[in-house]
Amino acid sequence: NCSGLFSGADGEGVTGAMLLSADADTANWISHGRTYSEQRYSPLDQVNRDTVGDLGLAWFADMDTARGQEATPLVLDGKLYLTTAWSKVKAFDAATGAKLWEYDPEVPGETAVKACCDVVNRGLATYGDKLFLGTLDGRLIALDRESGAVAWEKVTVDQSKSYTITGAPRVIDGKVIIGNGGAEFGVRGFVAAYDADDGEQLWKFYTVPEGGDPEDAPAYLQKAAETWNMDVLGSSDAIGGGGTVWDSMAYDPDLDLLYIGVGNGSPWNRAYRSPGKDGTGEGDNLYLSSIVAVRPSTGEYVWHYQTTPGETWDYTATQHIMLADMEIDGRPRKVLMQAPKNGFFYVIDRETGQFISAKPYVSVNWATGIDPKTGRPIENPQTRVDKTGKPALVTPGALGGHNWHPMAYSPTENLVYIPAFEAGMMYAPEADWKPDTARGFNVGFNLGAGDVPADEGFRKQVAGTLKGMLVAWDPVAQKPRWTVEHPGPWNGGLLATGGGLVFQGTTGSEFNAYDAANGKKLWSFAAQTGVVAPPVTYTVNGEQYVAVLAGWGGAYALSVDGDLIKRKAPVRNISRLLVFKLGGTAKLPPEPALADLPLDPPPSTAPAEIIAVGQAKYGRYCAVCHAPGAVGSTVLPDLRRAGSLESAQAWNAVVEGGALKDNGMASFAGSLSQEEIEAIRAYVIKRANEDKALEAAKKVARR
Ligand SMILES: O=C(O)c1cc(C(=O)O)c2c(n1)C(=O)C(=O)c1cc(C(=O)O)[nH]c1-2
Ligand SMILES: [Ca+2]
Repeated sequence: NCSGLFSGADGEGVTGAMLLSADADTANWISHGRTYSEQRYSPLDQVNRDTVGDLGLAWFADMDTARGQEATPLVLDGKLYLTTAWSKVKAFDAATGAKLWEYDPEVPGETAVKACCDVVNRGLATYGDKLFLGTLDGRLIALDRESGAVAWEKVTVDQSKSYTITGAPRVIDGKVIIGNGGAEFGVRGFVAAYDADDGEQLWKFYTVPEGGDPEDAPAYLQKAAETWNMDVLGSSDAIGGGGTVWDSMAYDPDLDLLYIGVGNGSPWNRAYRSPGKDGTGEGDNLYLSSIVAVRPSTGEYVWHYQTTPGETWDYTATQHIMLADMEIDGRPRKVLMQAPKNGFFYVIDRETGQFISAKPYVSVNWATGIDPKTGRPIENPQTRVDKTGKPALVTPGALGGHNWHPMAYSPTENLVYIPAFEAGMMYAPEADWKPDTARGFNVGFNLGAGDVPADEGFRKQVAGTLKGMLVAWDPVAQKPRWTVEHPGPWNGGLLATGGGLVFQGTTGSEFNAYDAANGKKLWSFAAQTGVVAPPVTYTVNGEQYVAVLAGWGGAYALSVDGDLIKRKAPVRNISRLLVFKLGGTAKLPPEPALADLPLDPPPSTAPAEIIAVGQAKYGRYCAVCHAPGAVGSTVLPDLRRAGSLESAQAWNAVVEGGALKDNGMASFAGSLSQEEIEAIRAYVIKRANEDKALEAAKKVARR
């Protein structure tokens, strides 16, 4: 029992040395990806291939938010700490589930309209006697780990802009490092470091240049400026460039390099963000969609590798960054691995940033491969929508082939487990695009273009193209060793263990254990809700636990047609921490019935011109949260079933008056006129009637 070594009994709490040796500290889980290498592999093996059949629920805890739950819990000395939707924090006794304390940063409800992809939070960092939390409204907060009391609080972003924080901070040598999101709205991305003791800002690293004259910018940004149209960049609040660092980081202590994953361009459509002489998109736009190595003590640039030069499809490189050492072509290599949204699995030399190899881990049509000499994609010109100006169906779509859901690595199998999926997207460049940084997506594409009509055959066909899978990827051979098919996209993050197991929750509302060697399903638990967060494992008094925060949500759950989601698997949000151990006998309460409100809209009487205005405005302002075509997202209210559809006044009280702002539905006054708000109601009524007719026809056909 080495817990004494790690218990911080000297009064210092969590030290830099403890974070460096987190791998040996199997009892605890003290950093987001368990170790700085972010492998999410625990050597614990009490729960293993032979014993996993006895795994049962030890305890559970219901959460007080019903939105996407994406957090990785931290565990230290028998206590478990987690974050929930709306950036709340809760502490539990890790063995009994007794609640120790909770903290609510009271993020204003209206902040939800600044978040592209649900009001999620992915977790905490710890150091000394503190926990560190990034909040949706852009604050970094230090909490006393024992009591949950606020030690210090710092606003890290310009809160007049649409910056949000959803990612987990990391701590390196007493510096708390955090980025932010907002590249669907117009912000300029950066990552910054703060002193763990008092929150003083120590450095700030911008990922894209500022626009205008770059002369006094640091050298790496001057170099980046050569890859942008610097007259257009920053010319309006909507063209901040993007490049947000909203999720992944990793650290190599030997090389003393911090790796950050950089996001998409803002706006997405490069023709508006960085036009060339002919008005179509031009330039690589560094450091968008790149992995950048930074010196963590100073924030100094060291190297970068750009996965998608001139990105225009929301192809972020913010996906999980994982470090490992392995032999490739007979040579030991220190590699960095990533499966970014663009569908290729990359193996990079993490000392130099040099490209080693890349192969597609899902279906890809935007590029035929990556040129090994240059490390650049060989593009399909038809999908270069910022050049053609024409719509194109592109795979992967804006949610990627893999999103934020963490991967895991097994050093014994030398496999990377990828929570992958397929969901293409129609990118239709928006002519005469005008930004609105106050509300709605600012991406330069018509987001209503891909709406699926109320036609059973069509809907079936589109649903058939959506796929979700667990891919066991061999990073040396650059191909899958095995694949498990799930009911649909958007399955949970992963954990691999020394017991030869891989744990994953699914869109099918299961929490499963698979054999790490061959993908055989060895154990399954009915979770009653879609699970998107990654599991962790730890021990208390020598007994191994596996914990996962269940609760459906995030970008796919909000922004994809709810009927298509439900055709793959019936799914809803029941937010709950589930904790398992061998012989656990706790039981969940019975699953509540899945019941939709009736689909009973008023008759559609508005003229076609009004409905057309409503459709355009809905696509721009409503679809990203309430789903395309108003086909009820699986987390937020289904507008086709809203009582307020009956009354222009009630509808307006919400959309203009902000009656539901505390729930996240901010007022859209200033962005939408009264006439437009009423036109949106007319559009939703029309959509509801179409879908009611479709349901009735399906019932008749079934008889
Ligand atoms: O560009 C950005 O700044 C940004 C931020 C976030 C975020 O912070 O959650 C997401 C994305 N982009 C994004 O593109 C995306 O697919 C996504 C999914 C999710 C999620 O939590 O489900 N967040 C985000
Ligand atoms: Ca994005």
